[in-house]
Amino acid sequence: MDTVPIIDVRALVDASSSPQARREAAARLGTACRHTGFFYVVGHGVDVGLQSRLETLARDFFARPEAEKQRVRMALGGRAWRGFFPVGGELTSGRPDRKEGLYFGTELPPDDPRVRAGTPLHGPNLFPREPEGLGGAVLEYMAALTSLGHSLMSGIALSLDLEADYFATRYMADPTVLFRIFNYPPGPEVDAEGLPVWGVGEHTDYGVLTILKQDDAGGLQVKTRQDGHTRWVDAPPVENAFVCNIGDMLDRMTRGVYRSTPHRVLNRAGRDRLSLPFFFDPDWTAEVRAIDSPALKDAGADDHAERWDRQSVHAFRGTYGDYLLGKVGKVFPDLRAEVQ
Ligand SMILES: O=C(O)CCC(=O)C(=O)O
Ligand SMILES: [Fe+2]
Repeated sequence: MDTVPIIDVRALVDASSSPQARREAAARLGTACRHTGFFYVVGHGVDVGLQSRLETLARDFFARPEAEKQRVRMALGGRAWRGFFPVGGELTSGRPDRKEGLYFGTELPPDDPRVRAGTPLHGPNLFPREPEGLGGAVLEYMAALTSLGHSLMSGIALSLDLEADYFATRYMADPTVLFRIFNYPPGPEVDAEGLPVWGVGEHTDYGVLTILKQDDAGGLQVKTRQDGHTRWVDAPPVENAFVCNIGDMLDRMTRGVYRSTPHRVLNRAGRDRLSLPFFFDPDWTAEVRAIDSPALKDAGADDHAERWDRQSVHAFRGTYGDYLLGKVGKVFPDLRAEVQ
């Protein structure tokens, strides 16, 4: 499987579709999850007007002077882990990525019990004042993608011979939603020492499902595996399609049958690249366990020796919140003290 498949998920999104149509769409998702771990979705129903409004507002924000962007810097977001970080401010495997970004999450008021208790990564968003309307568009988009996330998870459940609401009831009644907007500026492909400068270095995502909107610049690459050989393939932009990939928690739940697939970004377009990953993850307090299903009888081996971070997603004990916090300090060393 050397390309990333395109899957029409209309039947999973549309409440009036037949059980047969749902099963067919689910089976396609299942095949993609077993092979590439990456797939495009079309027929997703997310309003095109909302998408382009958000994209225009995001471009407007990143084009502003650094000092203005710094008014919503992450240090001001505190434990909630929200706001702006400049180019080079985020690390992958200890090396700075060539990207800048805005971090958002579920909007919680200061009197929410979790916020009052000082739970890391919970709180209000840190929206820029300008351009006007960016915060509203982000909230609308997160709501639309949360709904799409539930539809896709119903398909993934069906693909594993589980009831459609398996994930919604056990793990994602109150999902951890992290939403980011990244801008990848252009620049030389290698540094002074001849080492590649990645937009994002090789990694897997932490949670269950990532739904990514990318602009037309391209540059996303996916590591595929066939007959024991690995190969990097492009996941180029596809008109009004989202790129989805499974994260470490689904890998863990399926005992490696649905693998979290490594990916990276290299912006070769000669201009800015905008991307908007939406991470649809388990409840903060959920303990993520292996699924008991005949569909998973041929479990994969623990692959930690081959993984980009040499970490096992299967050996970990604790809640999803614990898992995520262990990662935050690695990608934003300055924030470690803040969230732990
Ligand atoms: O920007 C992209 O295309 C991918 C971003 C990504 O992999 C991530 O944020 O986890
Ligand atoms: Fe990623």
